Amino acid sequence: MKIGIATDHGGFELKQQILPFLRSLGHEVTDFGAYELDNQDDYPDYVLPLARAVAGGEVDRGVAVCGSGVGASVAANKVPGVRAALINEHFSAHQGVEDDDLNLLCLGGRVTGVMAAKEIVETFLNARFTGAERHVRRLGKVSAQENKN
Ligand SMILES: O=P(O)(O)OC[C@H]1O[C@@H](O)[C@H](O)[C@@H]1O
Repeated sequence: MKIGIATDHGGFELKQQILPFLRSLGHEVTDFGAYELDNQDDYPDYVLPLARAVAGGEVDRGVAVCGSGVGASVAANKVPGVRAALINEHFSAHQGVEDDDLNLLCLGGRVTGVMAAKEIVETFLNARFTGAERHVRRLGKVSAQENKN
């Protein structure tokens, strides 16, 4: 898959671990920055370009990291077509894709350890939307609101 990854300073160290891990799994990875640690940088500067790339189909899925993962998810969900969520455990990493067609995973670099983060990312990428009627119906209601905005 084509995967985009982005971080601010709060997730920088975790991104440094996750990016080569994604490549080791055979994914084509685009790095949206930050490219160096700057404790004054702002997560929207990296997460929004990633979110636009997910929405535009330039990458299949995104992984965004900030300190908590909250800021990254708040920012990413402002881009129409993005379904982002902060995930810190196994179940939601696959159920979020299977049921809710999650396309951008957010992680907290100050919350989730490297081994857990790798497991969550791999689970997220291996999961597929089921396409079940009830899930399509619910996502249609979400999209309808998005289109009104
Ligand atoms: O390092 P500071 O600026 O205190 O906090 C930055 C973090 O706070 C939240 O907005 C985000 O999680 C971001 O990574």
